[in-house]
This record gives sequence, structure tokens and C-alpha cells, in this order.
Amino acid sequence: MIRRLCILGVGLIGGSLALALKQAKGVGEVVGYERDPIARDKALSLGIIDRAELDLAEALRGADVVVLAVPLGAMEELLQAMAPSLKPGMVVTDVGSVKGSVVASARAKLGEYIVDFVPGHPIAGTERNGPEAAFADLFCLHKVLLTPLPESRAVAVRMVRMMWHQVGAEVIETSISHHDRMLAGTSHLPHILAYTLIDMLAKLGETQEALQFAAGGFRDFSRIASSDPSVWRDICLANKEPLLALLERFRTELHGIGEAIHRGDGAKLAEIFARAKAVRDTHYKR
Ligand SMILES: NC(=O)C1=CN([C@@H]2O[C@H](COP(=O)(O)OP(=O)(O)OC[C@H]3O[C@@H](n4cnc5c(N)ncnc54)[C@H](O)[C@@H]3O)[C@@H](O)[C@H]2O)C=CC1
Ligand SMILES: O=C(O)C(=O)Cc1ccc(O)cc1
Repeated sequence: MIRRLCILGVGLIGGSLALALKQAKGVGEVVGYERDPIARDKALSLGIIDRAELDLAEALRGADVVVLAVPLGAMEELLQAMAPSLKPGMVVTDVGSVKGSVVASARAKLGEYIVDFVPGHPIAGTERNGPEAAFADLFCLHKVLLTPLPESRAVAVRMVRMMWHQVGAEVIETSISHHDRMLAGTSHLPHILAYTLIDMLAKLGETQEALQFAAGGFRDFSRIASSDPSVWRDICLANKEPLLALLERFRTELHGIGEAIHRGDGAKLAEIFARAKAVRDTHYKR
């Protein structure tokens, strides 16, 4: 049981974690530190946090576990600002969608407290944001990836594992580079593709028409283009190398499709589509 949990950034993910731990009776008190006054009031009125603190040192005081749940672009400044208020044994974790950038910031800013830092990433979310979008079941039956550092203390890793188990998640440990490469393909590139498709149709002046004629597939594929633009700007910038490599590869594959269409090579198209369908059908049983 966590006696006092401090959530930095009470939005979709921070808010959902607070609600989930409360529902599981896995936490005594939840203290929130939130920059946006509207989100802060909302988190209080929805019972996501028990107390809001405007002062970071006050927010951290007496916390057993601190969760950084802010956009990636805000992590480094916050790590720097919180460092003087940390105490030995206070477990610090984060939920950022990219791990390399957060770990580099933590190493630069946490000093001796790096041993109590356990990088994390719940592979669960929605296209909505803010505390009003938070819900207690978000992490249930979803995976949470942890990328502990060589110096992360076993007791800190155990505490973070336990926290995620309590909210129904399956915890998996992996390396930072593996995490960032995998997520570039399964999450970051798909978001870029969805944003780009909608933006392109808008530029063609065809969004209204396209939406009129859209089937379920368009709705499914484009849902993630409703995600928060600043959160996704930060993710793209934080995972630069893996994303650039994958974008280059994607361009080549897309070019191949274009060429096949150009030459009327139906066999090539069918071969690519059949291969993709087989992979997806095996993974997502109907
Ligand atoms: N959206 C999603 O589905 C998922 C997001 N993540 C990660 O979770 C983190 C948070 O994302 P969301 O919860 O979606 O965003 P959100 O926008 O719902 O919540 C972030 C909150 O942090 C606050 N904030 C920003 N800068 C701050 C600062 N310096 N001090 C205090 N509060 C600050 C914002 O006002 C906002 O309320 C990001 O790092 C994101 O990469 C991880 C898994 C899923
Ligand atoms: O909305 C969706 O389906 C998502 O893909 C949510 C999501 C967004 C960011 C992450 O790092 C993990 C999950």
C-alpha cells in the first residue's frame, strides 16, 4: 500500500492512475501538482486527488511514490525543480511514451536520487486528455513497460511493479532502446500517419466530403488524430532517431506500393496485403 502518492500532471494518465489506485484501495492519500488551474480544480472536484499543492516542495513532502505524468517536453524542467525536495527512499517513476529522453533528463537532474528512479510507460491510453478524460479501468489488462536502470534499487522497482499490478496491469521489463524502437513502430508512426492523412485531406479541401463518405475503417484509423497535438509533438521530438529511421523505411515501402499500382502489378499488391493480413489476423484473433 502506498501511503502518500504524489502525481505531477493530473491529466488522462496521472488522473487515471490516481483513480485506479483509489479504486483498488492501494493508496492512502493522493496529492496533485498541476500547472493548469482548470485541470487542478477539475481533478479535485472529480475526487481524483485529495489535495492540490501549488508549491512543488510541498507537493512532494512525505510522498512514498512520485509519478511524473506530464508531457515529455516538461519532464526535464520538473526533474530539475523536484531534485532538491527528494528524500532517500522516495520512489520516483514516470509514464512518458519515450524512455531514452526521460532517462537522459533524470540522469542529468536527479544526482544521487537516480537510484530511486524507475522509468515506466503504460501501454494504455485514449485520444482524449485532461482529468475529465481519466477513468479507473484504463490500465486493467494492459501492459506497462518498465526500463529499470542498472543502478535502480530493487526495492524501488518492486514498489513500481506493485503499484501497476494493483491497477490490473501486466508489468514487463525491457531495455530503453528496445522500448523506444518498438513504440516508434506500434504507436508513434501510426499517430504521425493518422495526423498526416487528415491534414492532407484538409489541405485538399476534401475533409468534409471525405468524412461524409467515410466508412468505419476511416473512423478507426483516424481516431488517434484527435490526440493532444502538444503531447504528440513532444513524443515525436523525443524519439527522433528511431522515428526518422522508420519514416525513411515507410517512405520506401509506400513508394513500392505506388510503383506497383503504376505498373498495374496486382500480384505485388495482393502479396503485400496478404502478408500484412496474415500477420494481423494471427495477432488479433477475430
Ligand atoms: N495520452 C495517452 O494515451 C498516453 C500518454 N502517455 C504519456 O503520459 C504523459 C501525460 O500524457 P496525458 O496524460 O495524455 O496528457 P494530459 O494532457 O492529459 O495530462 C498532462 C497534464 O500535465 C500538466 N502539466 C504540463 N506541464 C506541467 C508542469 N510543468 N507541471 C505540472 N503539470 C504540468 C498539464 O496541464 C496536464 O493536465 C505524457 O508524457 C505521455 O507521453 C503514456 C501513455 C498513454
Ligand atoms: O489512443 C490510443 O489508442 C493510444 O495509442 C493511446 C496511447 C498513446 C500514447 C502511448 O504512449 C500509449 C498509448
